[in-house]
Amino acid sequence: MSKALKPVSKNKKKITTHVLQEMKSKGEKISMLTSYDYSMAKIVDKTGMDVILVGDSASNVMAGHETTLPITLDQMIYHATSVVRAVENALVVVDLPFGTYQGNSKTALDSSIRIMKESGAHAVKLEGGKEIKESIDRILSAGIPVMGHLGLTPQSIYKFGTYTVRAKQDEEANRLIEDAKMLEETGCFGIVLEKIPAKLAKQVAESVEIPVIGIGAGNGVDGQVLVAHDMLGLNVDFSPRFLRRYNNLSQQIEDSVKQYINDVKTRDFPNENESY
Ligand SMILES: Nc1nc(=O)c2c([nH]1)NC[C@@H]1CN(c3ccc(C(=O)N[C@@H](CCC(=O)O)C(=O)O)cc3)CN21
Ligand SMILES: CC(C)C(=O)C(=O)O
Repeated sequence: MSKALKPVSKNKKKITTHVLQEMKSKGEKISMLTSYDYSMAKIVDKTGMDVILVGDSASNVMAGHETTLPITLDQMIYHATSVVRAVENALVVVDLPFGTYQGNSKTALDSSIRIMKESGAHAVKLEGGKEIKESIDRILSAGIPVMGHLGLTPQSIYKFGTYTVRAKQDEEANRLIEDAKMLEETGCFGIVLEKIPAKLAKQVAESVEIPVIGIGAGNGVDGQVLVAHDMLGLNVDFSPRFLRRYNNLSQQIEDSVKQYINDVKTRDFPNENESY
């Protein structure tokens, strides 16, 4: 048996965007992890996780697509609705999927309102900088909290061509810093920075007041986010440098399922106690 970790207080307060802001002010790091379904979200929320992200990585992890582009708004709402049913304390942030916010701020507002109204989530996240400013303005004008996402923005993978580190050159780095400041001034409550040099990410976190959450962005930011299936070892074929694996659940599931097959084949299961 592994040693039990100190339990998180049962009456832990609800995390709001204001709580996250306070955490940054106090220098307390913010923990964020994905969930796409009720059962996982229930476990993750109970741990005391600060933010649960219903990421469009559901397109890869749940549906098996190669990219995040195919997942639809209806599918994101289905995932978000299931997660919200399970969550008591964490702030639930939902990704606006590709094609539901770019280019038309009214579409962006309509998509965000559908997510908030139909799922009961607390905030939306979208990828990009000044090119989507009008959309962000309009979503915020409806009172919907918005989280930005800069650096490696997977919905633009066909523009980038690879999932390699972004903003290594000064020009892209300077643009990223400007975009981060713009997101703050526009009124976003936080920013995700994905796969950029640690030094640049630290500089961004220090130049804005709002929390900056990193994935592959080093230790100088205000919090970290990972995909739950990756860090639990459910997703064995994905092992980027930034990922730390805390378990090997795919192996454990495989072993358990094989044992079940064996018990069926050998007539060991069910036994008398398991029968009526
Ligand atoms: N399961 C999962 N986890 C994620 O973190 C994730 C998704 N899906 N889907 C959406 C985006 C895509 N992300 C990705 C995708 C690929 C790499 C990757 O392959 N990185 C490699 C090498 C890439 C290269 O240099 O060309 C690495 O070692 O970091 C990283 C992040 C992060 N997001
Ligand atoms: C990788 C995280 C930040 C994300 O955006 C997702 O899960 O879709």
